[in-house]
Amino acid sequence: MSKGKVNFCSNEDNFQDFQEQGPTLSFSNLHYCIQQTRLCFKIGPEKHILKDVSGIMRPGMNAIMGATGSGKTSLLDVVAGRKDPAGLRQGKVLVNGKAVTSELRLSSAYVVQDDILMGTLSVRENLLFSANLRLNPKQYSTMDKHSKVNAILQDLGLTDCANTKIGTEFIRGVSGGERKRCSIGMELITSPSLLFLDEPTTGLDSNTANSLIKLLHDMSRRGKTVIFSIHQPRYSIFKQFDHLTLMHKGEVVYAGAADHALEYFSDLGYQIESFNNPADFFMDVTNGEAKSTIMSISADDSQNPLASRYRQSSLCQRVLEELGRLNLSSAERGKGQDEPVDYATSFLYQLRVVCGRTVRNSLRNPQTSYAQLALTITFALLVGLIYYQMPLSLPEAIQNRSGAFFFLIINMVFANLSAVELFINERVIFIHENSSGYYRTSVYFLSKIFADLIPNRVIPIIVFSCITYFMMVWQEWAWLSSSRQVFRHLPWLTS
Ligand SMILES: Nc1ncnc2c1ncn2[C@@H]1O[C@H](COP(=O)(O)OP(=O)(O)OP(=O)(O)O)[C@@H](O)[C@H]1O
Repeated sequence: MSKGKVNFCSNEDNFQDFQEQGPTLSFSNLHYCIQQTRLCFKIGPEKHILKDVSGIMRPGMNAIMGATGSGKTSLLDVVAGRKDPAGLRQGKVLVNGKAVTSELRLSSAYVVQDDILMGTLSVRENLLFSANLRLNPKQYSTMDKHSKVNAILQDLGLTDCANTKIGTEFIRGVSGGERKRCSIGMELITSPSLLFLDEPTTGLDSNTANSLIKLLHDMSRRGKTVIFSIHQPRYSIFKQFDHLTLMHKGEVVYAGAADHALEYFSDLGYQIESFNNPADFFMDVTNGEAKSTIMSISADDSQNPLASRYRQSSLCQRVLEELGRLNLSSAERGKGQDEPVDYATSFLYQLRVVCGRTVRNSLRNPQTSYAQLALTITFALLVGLIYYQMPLSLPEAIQNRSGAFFFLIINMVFANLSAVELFINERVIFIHENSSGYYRTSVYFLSKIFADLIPNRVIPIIVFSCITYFMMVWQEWAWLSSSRQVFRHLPWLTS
């Protein structure tokens, strides 16, 4: 381990530097279950995703490692308050000894595994969107927001691609590493002291991953509590961790100082081969591929002997004692009230910013609008030709008009069904931004109606109606006008 590094967690005296700055997150006895449902009916038994998970994460680099499906993301989501609380059967999460409320949730930042960014906007525009919505306009002027965005672009090394679009299926945009850094930048806008990241290095090459972790490490040294899940870190990345939580099948098999983990497992009879990466070795231990000289574990063991050993260890006992103290003091302070979320910006301001983004997105991604307009015109011409110049004599007049109405209504209904797709496509972006406190739910839906549904759905229908009407009944209109009958039908015109 690097020499000058602050030894974390197992030795309480050594993290005093951080303790005074960033928050300490503690969680005890977490049991999280998922119940599969189909058409509102429960299917099968509940699935236990987290079983009796406890720990303390202090300012610094807190890594959560484990094989795929071991529960890393679930743990991160539960402690960040992003998981459905209905699934939490038992347990408590505290930040600085206080219950996690909506306010605490919004003052922290969460970077999800899949980068959720608006592809038609540039890196700078995405960051500015976050700044506009998450910084209080009374405290930050437009100039301040621009300077903050510039500072983040600088810090994250994004200055060169600041004006490059993120990219969509149609537009080639920034690289994977730049996308990831932009996602992190979106969250750094509020200068959060508690940062959660779900697998920030996934999909990045080892050098980019290393520089990203270095960046997080630097931030943690400025007093932030960085908590992240990670897969197979290389050694240069692993040695930047302060605290390590190792998960296996939803249980903790080790939680403590990262540089103490090798010693812990060697006490359990596991020996690391020379030149092996400790992170790979821990994976081998949890998967049952590394053999212990004193414990017998097989990969398909239904019990989790490593988790049981951890629970009996002095390391775990110390954590539980400290959690007991924290829980006691939080009980004395009373239950944290989950008050309604206080947004940084007003309803109208949010509506303006979100509508602006929606319009910009539609203008920069006009392919679907063009395709829809072309389809509308073609279908209108076809219907117009079928019912061209409908007769005025009975009974054909009524029969033809009924048929035409059928086609018109069917077209309007089916053309608008695609509006549902709008919400499906942007579902993840909406969930992420809404739960991160960017804007109110009503703002998103109203912005969609004003800036997307009205121009993209209503205008094609008006075009369709005009074409079909004049093709179907133009002669009727001409007859009414020529015989001046129209004035008799509309007496207010002549009055
Ligand atoms: N909503 C859900 N419905 C059903 N099962 C779920 C759900 N969420 C998580 N799980 C299950 O819980 C377990 C843990 O999932 P989780 O995503 O936390 O694992 P992970 O360690 O983050 O995996 P990965 O590294 O592959 O992302 C998995 O077996 C997963 O299938």
